Amino acid sequence: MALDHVETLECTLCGATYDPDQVIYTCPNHEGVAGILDVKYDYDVINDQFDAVLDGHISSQWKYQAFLPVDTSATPVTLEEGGTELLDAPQLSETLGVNVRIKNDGRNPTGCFKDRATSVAVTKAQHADQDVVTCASTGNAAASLAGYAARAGLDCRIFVPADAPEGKLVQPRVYGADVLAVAGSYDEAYDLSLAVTDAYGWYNRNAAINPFQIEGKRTVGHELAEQTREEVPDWVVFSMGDGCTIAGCWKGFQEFAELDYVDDTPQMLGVQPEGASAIHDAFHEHDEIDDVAETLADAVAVGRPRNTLKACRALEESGGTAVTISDNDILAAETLLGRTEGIYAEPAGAAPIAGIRAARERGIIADDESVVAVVTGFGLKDTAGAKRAVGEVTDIKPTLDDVAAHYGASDGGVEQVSGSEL
Ligand SMILES: Cc1ncc(COP(=O)(O)O)c(C=O)c1O
Ligand SMILES: N[C@@H](CCOP(=O)(O)O)C(=O)O
Repeated sequence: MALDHVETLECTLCGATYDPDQVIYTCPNHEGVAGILDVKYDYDVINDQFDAVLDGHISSQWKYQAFLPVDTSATPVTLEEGGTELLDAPQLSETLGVNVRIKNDGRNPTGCFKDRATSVAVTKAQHADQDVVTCASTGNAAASLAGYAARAGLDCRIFVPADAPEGKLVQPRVYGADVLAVAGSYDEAYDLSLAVTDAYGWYNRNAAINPFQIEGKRTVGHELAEQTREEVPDWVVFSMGDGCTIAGCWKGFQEFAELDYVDDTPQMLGVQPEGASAIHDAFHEHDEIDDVAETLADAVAVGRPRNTLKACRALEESGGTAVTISDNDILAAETLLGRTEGIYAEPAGAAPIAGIRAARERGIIADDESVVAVVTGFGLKDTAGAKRAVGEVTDIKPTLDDVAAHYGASDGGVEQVSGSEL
């Protein structure tokens, strides 16, 4: 196996190191707290191997294969994830009073950012001759793992809270996975997936313990560095659940800066719902950190995030910060994004837009700064949430009279509410 570019797995708590060419999750030196492992690379080897041109043409995240912790000579399990566009957002920018661009990661193969990590996980599982892959999930990681397991011909068995949005319970089953709907929270499903991993040896994808997950997620940082080389944004904004995603982006962007592929780095802004704000609270050193997780943004309904440390480090090292927003702010952001820019995000994917608004109001993001919001999930994953924002459809009979009556004008009414008036 060509893994010469991966030096070691290092515990983020005690610095102990482990051979990267084995199936290992957290550092065994710690009781009651997860010693999350960090993948350390030999950048001289990577630099020698990486011959791609950073010209903004990115067909998938595997453009950065030299940076990924897999056998660089082998074919990965891929559905062409990553390589998502970075869009200007002129109407949204006008509404928020600051220059915003959107990295639309809801366009990944299963409709979610998770595919970046899953592609790496399933490739690792295949190389380690594992037959069964598992994870706990609020729904997106589940669908993602199920899709890639199908692609690789692996068995997929996943644990999802029973009250997950309907679409998220159906999608993995279409990909052929066993979905076990747990009568409990995501946190409880997560504990169960760990117990199952210990008991049966199934390969666990969960980013909170699988050290290779964050490595796939960091390709969004590589892509953003490549896409913004001429104009690095002042801020990159993510919603946070377990905290792995924002940490991954920071790791990727920062290593491209350290390699001088890009001159500057952005500040990271992490956004959490008021009802599930553990990373925000830890970052701001609140005396008490609540482990409740009550929010309509189910994908970030996490009471006990497992990557708080890495997320807080990303916020701190980048000079960034964290804000909270209400569920109503999230719903307003979902329709604002849709109506101004034609981008349909699930609640957790739209939360960064609400976060930008909050950060503007609190004087964190200034008028003359530039912002990239990463939309992490596609809206059709959770239509029930969005329905609360848009209400019911109008029922009519199939007659022109009903159309005219609806618009209150016999010419069909030309004056309609435009997105910018929202
Ligand atoms: C759509 C979406 N956005 C954001 C997140 C937050 O990512 P993380 O848990 O890595 O902080 C998740 C999943 O966790 C997600 O599914
Ligand atoms: N909310 C996430 C949680 C698990 O994803 P991970 O990538 O952090 O392991 C989900 O989509 O299930």
